[in-house]
Amino acid sequence: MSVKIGVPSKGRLMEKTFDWFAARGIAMKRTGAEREYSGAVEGIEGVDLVLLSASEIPRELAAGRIHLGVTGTDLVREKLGNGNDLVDELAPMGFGHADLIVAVPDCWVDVETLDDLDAAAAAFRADHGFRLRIATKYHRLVRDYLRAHGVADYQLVDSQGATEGTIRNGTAEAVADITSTGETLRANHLKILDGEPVLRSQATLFASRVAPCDAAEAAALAALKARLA
Ligand SMILES: Nc1ncnc2c1ncn2[C@@H]1O[C@H](COP(=O)(O)OP(=O)(O)OP(=O)(O)O)[C@@H](O)[C@H]1O
Ligand SMILES: O=P(O)(O)OC[C@H]1O[C@H](OP(=O)(O)OP(=O)(O)O)[C@H](O)[C@@H]1O
Repeated sequence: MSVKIGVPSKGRLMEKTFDWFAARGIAMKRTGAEREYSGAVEGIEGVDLVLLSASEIPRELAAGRIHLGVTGTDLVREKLGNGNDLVDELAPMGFGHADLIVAVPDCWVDVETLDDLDAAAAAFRADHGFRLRIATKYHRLVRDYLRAHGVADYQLVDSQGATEGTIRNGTAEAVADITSTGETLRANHLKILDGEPVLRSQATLFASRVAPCDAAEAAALAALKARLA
């Protein structure tokens, strides 16, 4: 059998991942038809490419169905938890940088910090009879962060995309999402709360601690790790 390496199947992370491996003498490419999710690895023996959604790579690593995987640290920490014992971080890859932040409407002039948000959330509940809604797909990370900063009177509402639009749509009062250039926040008249972000993320090469390895796979994995060191 072969070592399986999971790589994002499209977009910014896929191209930069291919470039990162190419710079280390390992050629990855998509094969087959344009929309076909098949790929190949050249330049090293016994390694198979598995093209996956970036958000599914943590689960595949944790299930031991892939030996290595490239995805954002945000997705691994959200899906597997901080300090989990299912994966090792082998190498930060220097791209895919994004901060997970909490943002509120620009026009909330009295809300600049998490303490302000806590006060606004208590006032919101008293006024409206329900808790201030924060839209996010990062439930675990945002809940832990807000708890650690003493923000209590809120509820998370799930948003799997176009999160910055939820306020205009009337389904949330605040958002917690990834930002890199800040353009999406600006375009939607949102401001980031002061202080450290929930998380600073970048694309990272992870290794599964639980993927079974026969002798051939162990040798291929050792050769691959040596090449990447
Ligand atoms: N604007 C951005 N700039 C840089 N990195 C980003 C940005 N948005 C998301 N990312 C990062 O890209 C990674 C993949 O996120 P994304 O949400 O696009 O994946 P996904 O939901 O798995 O995509 P799909 O399921 O459509 O394949 C995450 O680690 C995230 O931090
Ligand atoms: O700070 P910026 O450079 O503007 O990037 C931030 C945006 O990028 C991501 O969305 P994506 O493009 O993946 O679409 P999505 O909203 O459907 O997840 C993220 O969820 C933000 O919406």
